[in-house]
Amino acid sequence: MDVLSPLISSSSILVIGSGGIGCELLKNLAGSGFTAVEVIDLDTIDVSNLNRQFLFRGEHVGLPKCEVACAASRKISSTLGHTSSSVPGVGFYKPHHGNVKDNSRFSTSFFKRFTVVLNALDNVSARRHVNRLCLSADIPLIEAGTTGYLGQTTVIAGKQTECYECQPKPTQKVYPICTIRSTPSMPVHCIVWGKELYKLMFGDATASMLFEDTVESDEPSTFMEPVVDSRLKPTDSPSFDSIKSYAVSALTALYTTEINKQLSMDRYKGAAKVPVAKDIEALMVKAEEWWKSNEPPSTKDNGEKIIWTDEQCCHELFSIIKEVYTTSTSPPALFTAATEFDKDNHLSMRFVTAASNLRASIFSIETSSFYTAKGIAGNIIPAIATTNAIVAGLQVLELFKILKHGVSKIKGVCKFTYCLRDKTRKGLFLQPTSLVSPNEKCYVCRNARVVLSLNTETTNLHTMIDDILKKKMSFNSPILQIGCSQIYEDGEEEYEVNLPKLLKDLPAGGIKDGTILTVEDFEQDMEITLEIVHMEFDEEDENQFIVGGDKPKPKPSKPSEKEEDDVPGDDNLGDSAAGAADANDNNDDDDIVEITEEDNANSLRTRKRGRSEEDDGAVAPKKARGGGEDEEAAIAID
Ligand SMILES: Nc1ncnc2c1ncn2[C@@H]1O[C@H](COP(=O)(O)OP(=O)(O)OP(=O)(O)O)[C@@H](O)[C@H]1O
Ligand SMILES: [Zn+2]
Repeated sequence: MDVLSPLISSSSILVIGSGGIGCELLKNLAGSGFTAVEVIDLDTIDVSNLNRQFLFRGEHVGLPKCEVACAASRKISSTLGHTSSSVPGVGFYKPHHGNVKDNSRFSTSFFKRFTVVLNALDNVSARRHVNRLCLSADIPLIEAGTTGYLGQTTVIAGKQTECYECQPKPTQKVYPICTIRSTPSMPVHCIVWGKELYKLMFGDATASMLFEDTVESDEPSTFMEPVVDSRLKPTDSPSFDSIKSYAVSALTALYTTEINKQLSMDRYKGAAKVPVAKDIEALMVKAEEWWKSNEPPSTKDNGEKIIWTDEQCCHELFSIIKEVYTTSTSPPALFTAATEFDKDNHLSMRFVTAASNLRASIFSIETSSFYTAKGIAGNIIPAIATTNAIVAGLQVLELFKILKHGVSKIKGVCKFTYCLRDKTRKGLFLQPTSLVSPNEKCYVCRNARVVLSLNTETTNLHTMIDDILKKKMSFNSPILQIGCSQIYEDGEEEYEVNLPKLLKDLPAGGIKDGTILTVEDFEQDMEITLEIVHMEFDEEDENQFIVGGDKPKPKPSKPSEKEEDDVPGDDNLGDSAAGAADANDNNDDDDIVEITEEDNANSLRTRKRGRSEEDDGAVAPKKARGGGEDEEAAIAID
């Protein structure tokens, strides 16, 4: 520690995220004597954080996490006799309540004030952004993530090691629309449907994948008129009877008429289990009895782990519809994009549990308790405090190595360490492996040219900017140039006229097969070259573009028609591109419905292995990476 003490005093540390890992990390930093520490976090403290984010107490609920975490860290630090920062210009556990992507506050020059950045984040999108800023500021980044019992810690140093985006990220689970809309076979399919129904009933209906344009569609579903067109006006303070009449007709359309229509069309001929429509009126009789006797069924509080009956689901759905139309505050803004499903919003989760269970029961699919449904809907893998503590401890050990040996030695001395659930052959739970060199094909750290394949005749600039450049490639504020002509700059009104245009019709010759584009983002200090390949996709293809990889070979002709009720175990987006990573925040895609992967541990490395639906998203260590398996008996500091 003697060698380290002066190095600790002269170092400035930026911690991003003060949740599960962040609290552990800050406690370690304060206890180790670091004083020049600043913390960014956008969130406020929730009751559910208290079991593991131990710097927070009940009285802190609702306060910004970073402020409370910094105050607690200052207290720990003061027990070691520290009362201020030892590095001029850097705060003494100074909180920054905000989004790390907010460039007006956290630009490259903000990052440059720090010796090392430590990530304690929970999503890929923010991690990518920090990766880019650290590369731009030329500061080492110590990454960490956990998923239940599994965790990983690694160090990223521009030019020496792989960056966070050198390898593609694991794909999200994607479910074909037809599975969700017509042929569910697993609880998750019904839960995804329930989330989409929530949007259709209370949010921006057109954004729901259950939405159909009744004028344009040849054969619209029977529920559009009763569910969407007949939505009540909350401002009219609808009566109990009108709410009931809306609820009965909407639910009847969804659970009776539409199912019977599909049955009459022989849609389920040959299916192992033919769906059986519900009799909503009959189910409502029981619901009404409960209201009249003022004896609600135990669907709340201690009922979270029980499975609701059809009658209870129906009662719940009607109660929620009534609540939505009669309570001005929940949800906040009816019929707008703001009314999004949120697993932590009790009302929307009750809705999804009830709606999905009624549907599951129709298709003879196992029904779920509120608790289980919440887990599936939010794809929650319970956080394990011990794993957070272990990876945060490893992060600080890596930090010590960097301070002791210097940034130039990172690749040689630092490790990528897996925290495992089962012992390795040598009986270890922690498995360190060597850091590997950057992937030469990485467009983020190696500036490699990226091939983008898409249909230039049917895709417009808006889709390219939003779905590809922002969501898929994580640009914050892209500027697009064809040759020397600028055709788009984020936030600049003069380029908005280009947004609805098809790529081929854009100025400067348009974007066509072979066009070379430059994409620049000053906020991330990135500039890449995109090589366009015109490619036609099938309408039902889950993805209408491919980012990265080599130039695609022509598509083989399509095999026999895909079975309608084909259930994919784990579809992927076909993204094998080096340096291309999946956007984990694009769960509003028009064509596909995605369950956002819990992207902590598995976000650091891609594993090519068979996964089943039961997989918890955890990753097993790769046997051979770079120099091969490199199992050590201990995590040494030097
Ligand atoms: N873009 C971002 N900018 C700043 N902070 C972020 C950003 N994205 C995530 N965070 C923060 O990273 C922390 C991650 O911590 P953690 O995984 O424990 O999340 P949590 O939301 O507290 O827990 P859980 O997801 O289990 O409820 C959170 O406090 C979150 O606010
Ligand atoms: Zn890279």
